[in-house]
Amino acid sequence: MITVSGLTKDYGGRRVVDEVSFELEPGTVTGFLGPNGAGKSTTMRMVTGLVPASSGTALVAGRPYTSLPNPGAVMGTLLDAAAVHPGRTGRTHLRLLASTIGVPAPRVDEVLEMVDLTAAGGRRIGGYSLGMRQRLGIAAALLADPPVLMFDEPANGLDPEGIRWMRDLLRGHAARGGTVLLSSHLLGEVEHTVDRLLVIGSGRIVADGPIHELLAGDGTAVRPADAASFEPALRAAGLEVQHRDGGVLVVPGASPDRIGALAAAGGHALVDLRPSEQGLEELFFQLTDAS
Ligand SMILES: Nc1ncnc2c1ncn2[C@@H]1O[C@H](COP(=O)(O)OP(=O)(O)OP(=O)(O)O)[C@@H](O)[C@H]1O
Repeated sequence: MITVSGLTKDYGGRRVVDEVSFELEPGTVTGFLGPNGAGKSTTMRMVTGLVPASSGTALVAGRPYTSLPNPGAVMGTLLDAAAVHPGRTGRTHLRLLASTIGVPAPRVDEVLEMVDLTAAGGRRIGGYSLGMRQRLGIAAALLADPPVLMFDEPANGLDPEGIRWMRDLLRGHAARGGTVLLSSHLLGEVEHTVDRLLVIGSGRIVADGPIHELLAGDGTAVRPADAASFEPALRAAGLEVQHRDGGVLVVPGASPDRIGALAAAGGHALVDLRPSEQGLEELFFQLTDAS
């Protein structure tokens, strides 16, 4: 649904997005991660045509976003929730947008309901909290029920209940065959929401793949009933052992099958045995420090 090829942006001789390429498929939520200033917003703005690319292309449903007959019906965006007229009510703002993109007026009340702003719909946007503005921006993106959603930091200003609501919204959209790209600096939130990760560091893509593959380690995490007797058995087999919280031992470079066989051979009871995973935070720093 979104095909980005060699997208590059130079500002005054400084390259802030460097040959970025990726493809987003229907039915997936992709998380776009990177440190401050890595180029996430600029990339998303180039996809919408808000910022012209220095080189490269971005296609949405096969065409540049701005040349689609009705762009808002193909991709809903949340790029800058502050960019709305503060003197208008939320409902008027959405009605104006709806008429621009050819959406029937009753849909406005539907999306207000979806984002839990029905009661606040008649109030001026100037009096909205940051979280309410985010919800209004999301309502605007959902107006035409577009197959693609592209949200820059959608969790900004949302409380924990709002963050969970957002996760359900995005997962639900993907489950119905939609395509979602979201940027976020909340790693915990991303870890629980996305299927796939796109990590950018200093303008370049440094990782792109299914989240479970990127987080998978090359070893085993095992919780023996009696670590004091199992650890020497592992070491005797020539394996390295690292300690984690909760009595978990991580054995780099050994498969769960091998660890299970060792436990069985020595008569050691195991409480848990699984491939080891690194945390998203660890992966993030590893990738972005290197860039
Ligand atoms: N209009 C502009 N003129 C000059 N430089 C810009 C402009 N917009 C962005 N930049 C620079 O481009 C780089 C990438 O910025 P961008 O906002 O895309 O990063 P980001 O990954 O979205 O960061 P954040 O997480 O802080 O929002 C930054 O160094 C920024 O200062």
